[in-house]
Amino acid sequence: MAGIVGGLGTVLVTGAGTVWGARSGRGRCYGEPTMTNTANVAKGLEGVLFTESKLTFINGTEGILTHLGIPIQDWAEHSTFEELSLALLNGKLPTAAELAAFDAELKANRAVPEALVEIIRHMPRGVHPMQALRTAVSYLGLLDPQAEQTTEDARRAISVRMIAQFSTIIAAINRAQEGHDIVAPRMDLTHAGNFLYMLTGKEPTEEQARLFDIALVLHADHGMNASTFTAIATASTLSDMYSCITSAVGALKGPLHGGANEAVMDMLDEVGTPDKAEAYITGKLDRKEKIMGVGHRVYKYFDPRSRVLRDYAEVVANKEGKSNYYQILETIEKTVVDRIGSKGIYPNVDFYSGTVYSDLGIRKEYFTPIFALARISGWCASVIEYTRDNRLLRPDAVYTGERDQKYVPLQERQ
Ligand SMILES: CC(=O)SCCNC(=O)CCNC(=O)[C@H](O)C(C)(C)COP(=O)(O)OP(=O)(O)OC[C@H]1O[C@@H](n2cnc3c(N)ncnc32)[C@H](O)[C@@H]1OP(=O)(O)O
Ligand SMILES: O=C([O-])CC(=O)C(=O)O
Repeated sequence: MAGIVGGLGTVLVTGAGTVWGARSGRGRCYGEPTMTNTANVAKGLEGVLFTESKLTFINGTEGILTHLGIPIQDWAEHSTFEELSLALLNGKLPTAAELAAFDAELKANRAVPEALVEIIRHMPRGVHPMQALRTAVSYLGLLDPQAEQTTEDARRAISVRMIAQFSTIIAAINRAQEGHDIVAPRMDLTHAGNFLYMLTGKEPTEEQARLFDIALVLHADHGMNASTFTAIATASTLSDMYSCITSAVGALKGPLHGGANEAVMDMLDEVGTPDKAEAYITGKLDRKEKIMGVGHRVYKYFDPRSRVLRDYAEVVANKEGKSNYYQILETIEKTVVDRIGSKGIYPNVDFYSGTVYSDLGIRKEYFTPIFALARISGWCASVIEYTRDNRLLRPDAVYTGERDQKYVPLQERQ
């Protein structure tokens, strides 16, 4: 594969650090200190190919996303989160028997150890659920006797448990933080339906469960996004699954990545009413401030997932009378596309997801944990795929600091 920098050996990521002995892929030599200039820096690793993957394809100019070659729209319309998760883990569409066995395996693993439930019950009130999730995943690793095993079979078994248990953990965090009893999982509901049940204590309608399932499908994987890359970077040191996923949760949490869905809702609350949306956005753009839920490193056109989510948000809005949120988003989308669409800034997946969750009665602090609930499948599948032909990830930086300095004793320093 031309252009792939295995292990990120020669990619310079930023303008600080030392470049001694540059490498050019496998089989390169070490030698004299290498002088490099900042023109070689791939800031943000934009466009850098560091591995091969058979899972997800994205064409950012045309707004195309496929998993295993199948368009995201088809996954959303015809599939389920359970099926896509298995397909990503196996790298192929499952048979009916394989899917039924996987579904049974997920259900059998829904319950989390009581020791973790106790930890969740005693977490400080008012923490962000992503902080709580990060701690819970790490703690789950302490309770898993298989945690330290890094064979492909072990990574896969742990993945199935984590895919099943993220749902229980996130719902339990919500219940505990709200001072309610924690709801045990039910085995007769789908993954999506059971999550909504554990979150609210009420069985969702079939329509609600299906809508939520579609949202999970849309978020399950997305190539080498920041959190998947983080999981892979951790895995590349041959670290364990719980460490990979704990670091991925931390990366997803930030507002430039998964945290943007909650930030969009903050923005909608700040705008207040649809008539104020255009002036609000224009003001922000004039002040060179970023608008949350728009723009993407890869998509320079509409993120196809945002189109699917917008369509569902619109169906709900038309049925129940257009919500304030939906109307504000419509105006923001139009204003952004008119003003900066020419720069390739369009709505991303985080733009409409919050309205869908909010229509399902979910609080905004849970939007990013729900992203994690879905992305756990992509993280696990990507770690397993990468570690099959592992190479330590270790990029480089152009050194822009001083050279040939003398150590000045502390007492002589000015
Ligand atoms: C699930 C996900 O992770 S999807 C992304 C979720 N994140 C967000 O929604 C946060 C808002 N968006 C952003 O901050 C960015 O678009 C990112 C971080 C997603 C991608 O950023 P990058 O690829 O690094 O683009 P970068 O920040 O360099 O921006 C390029 C140009 O577009 C502009 N731009 C990018 N995003 C936005 C935005 N959201 N609002 C306004 N302008 C923007 C920048 O100001 C810059 O303009 P300039 O060239 O005139 O200086
Ligand atoms: O791919 C990215 O950079 C971010 C994204 O949309 C995702 O992770 O779903």
